[in-house]
Amino acid sequence: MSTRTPLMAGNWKMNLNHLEAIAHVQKLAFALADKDYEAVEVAVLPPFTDLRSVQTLVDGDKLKIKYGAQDISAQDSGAYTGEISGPMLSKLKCTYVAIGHSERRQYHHENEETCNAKVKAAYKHGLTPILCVGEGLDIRKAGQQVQYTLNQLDGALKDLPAEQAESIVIAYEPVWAIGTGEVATPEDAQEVCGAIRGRLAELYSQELADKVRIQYGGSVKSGNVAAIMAQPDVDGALIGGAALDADEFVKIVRFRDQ
Ligand SMILES: O=C(CO)COP(=O)(O)O
Repeated sequence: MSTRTPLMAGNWKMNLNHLEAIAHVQKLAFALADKDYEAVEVAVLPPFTDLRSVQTLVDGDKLKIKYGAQDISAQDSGAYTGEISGPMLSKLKCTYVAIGHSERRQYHHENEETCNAKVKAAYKHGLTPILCVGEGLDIRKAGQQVQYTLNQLDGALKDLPAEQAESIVIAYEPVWAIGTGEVATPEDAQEVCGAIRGRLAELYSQELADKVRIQYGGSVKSGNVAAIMAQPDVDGALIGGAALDADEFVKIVRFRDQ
């Protein structure tokens, strides 16, 4: 029986302005009870422009919901127009930061090197990375999903010390399942999540690998979350579309009731 606390994180992507963010987090706060937070860690990843509003709400009302950003600059400060740095995010008391989401890789040409630099920047500033990995459809069709995903993992973790790696969160998000309604089968999710844990054991130790939480992401909904969470190496979900509906997100948090 794993001692890992599941992490249910809503990646809002480029949705919800700061006023909508306040209303949404208030709804979650109203619906979620202490027993939910004891069973599951709950987090939201709003757009940068919402973070101050979310922080004010969470701080002011002592909410147990965690929050974080969807990206981070590898640099601390300077002439990097449009970028947001680790010190800025930690000043806003972010807990998490997503790194290497497939949409960042696709539209912003992020690769293993940039992900590695961003993972290190996150730790430097006290943020916990949610490192996103996962294959596209062509790779899946070729049966190369495990090797491809492990290569992404190796690159992003390069030279990362064990004291840092032990708190990382890995999100396995097969690109073909993101926003498509085509969820991976629980067995598909387990195959790659299990392989990720195996690689962490090789790179570090079994003890470290057993501590790391590995999420599945891609068309997770209240109707499919329980079967995915029943897999031994799946420790949570990174939820896109379904996280924009507060009632649906609460149902996902309560996956054990589904
Ligand atoms: O990309 C995702 C979360 O980061 C998944 O998105 P969907 O849940 O909308 O498929």
